[in-house]
Amino acid sequence: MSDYSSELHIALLAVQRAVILTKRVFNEKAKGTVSKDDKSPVTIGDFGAQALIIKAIKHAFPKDEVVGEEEANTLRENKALSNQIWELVKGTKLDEPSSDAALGGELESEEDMLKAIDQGNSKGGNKGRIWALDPIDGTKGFLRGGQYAVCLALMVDGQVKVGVLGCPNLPVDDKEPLDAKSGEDASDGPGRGVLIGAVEGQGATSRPLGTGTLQNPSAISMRPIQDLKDATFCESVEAGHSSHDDQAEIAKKLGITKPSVRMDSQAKYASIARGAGDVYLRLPTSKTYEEKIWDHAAGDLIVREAGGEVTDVHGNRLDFGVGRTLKNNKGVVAAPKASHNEVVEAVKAVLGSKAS
Ligand SMILES: Nc1ncnc2c1ncn2[C@@H]1O[C@H](COP(=O)(O)O)[C@@H](OP(=O)(O)O)[C@H]1O
Ligand SMILES: [Mg+2]
Repeated sequence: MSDYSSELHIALLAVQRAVILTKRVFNEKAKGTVSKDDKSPVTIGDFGAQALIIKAIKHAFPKDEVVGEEEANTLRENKALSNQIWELVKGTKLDEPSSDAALGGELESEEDMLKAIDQGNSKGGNKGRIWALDPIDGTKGFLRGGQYAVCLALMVDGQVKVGVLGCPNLPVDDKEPLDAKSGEDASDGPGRGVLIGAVEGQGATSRPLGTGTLQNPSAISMRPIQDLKDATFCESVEAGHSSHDDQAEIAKKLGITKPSVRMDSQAKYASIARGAGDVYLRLPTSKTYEEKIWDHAAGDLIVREAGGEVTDVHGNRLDFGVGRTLKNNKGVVAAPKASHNEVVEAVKAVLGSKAS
């Protein structure tokens, strides 16, 4: 039986390398939005980070498939854009040569970069080894200088076995509690950048996000919470991704008085897993939207390995084995194990028939 140590190692390094690129994109103000769709913007960093991570996975585990958020069609139709991304990608490497070599080194050409992006086209499913990749989760947060995450998870036969979240704008300090400002502009703040990882059955860890050899990990766990009325709740910044009104009603039902913490991306999962917050709610805003597996796979395992439970709004575990989306689930409820049931009951009472 695999202990997934080499998968975790490669995933941590690949995410670290991709963050070098996303930070460059941000700092060089090359973050221009690519897609016309204002609701789900895509930046040049999304494409570049996806290429770098898929290159690393295919080098280390050639037979594995990848479900990646992006595809290269737009770039094949827009040579100038493709070239702009290649100029950023080609110089991006870890500053420690043996770590970079473990990821297969640099992509060799612009065409290789496009091919790597397109290798994220797996249909998903419940057979074999499939990685779920979100190169920049929380693109809107990224563009604002707020929270975003580079997210990578390995699923085997539909079960998440390894999860990694690179959160460049979260504090290094696991115990720095969230407050109303945690989701706001935090780019280039001192003491920021954390890399969270988990392997099924082996717990979750955090370490400072570096640029070369991996730094030493510390075990993380959710905060023991005696009474839910003292809980800190996290939710999306975007009301279109999760209903703020329903969330406020649920918080009230549980006696919570603290305002919710709004932040983009799976930084919410990372934050509750290390005890900086307690509960993450994602409440459906439409009957038709299907959550994407790359928005949840890593966070789901990390929270469960840190002593939490993660389900949908009906209390069912998230089913990652049914394709590129979580079509069997609605919304997300993540909370410490001992309180999870109480939160789900409050969610059910408030959503009632709205969640079916
Ligand atoms: N109507 C909707 N409901 C829920 N999630 C949505 C949504 N439209 C887009 N999203 C997803 O929400 C993600 C961001 O989550 P959050 O709100 O927690 O920051 C987006 O990821 P990207 O930023 O990678 O596109 C996108 O996949
Ligand atoms: Mg995403």
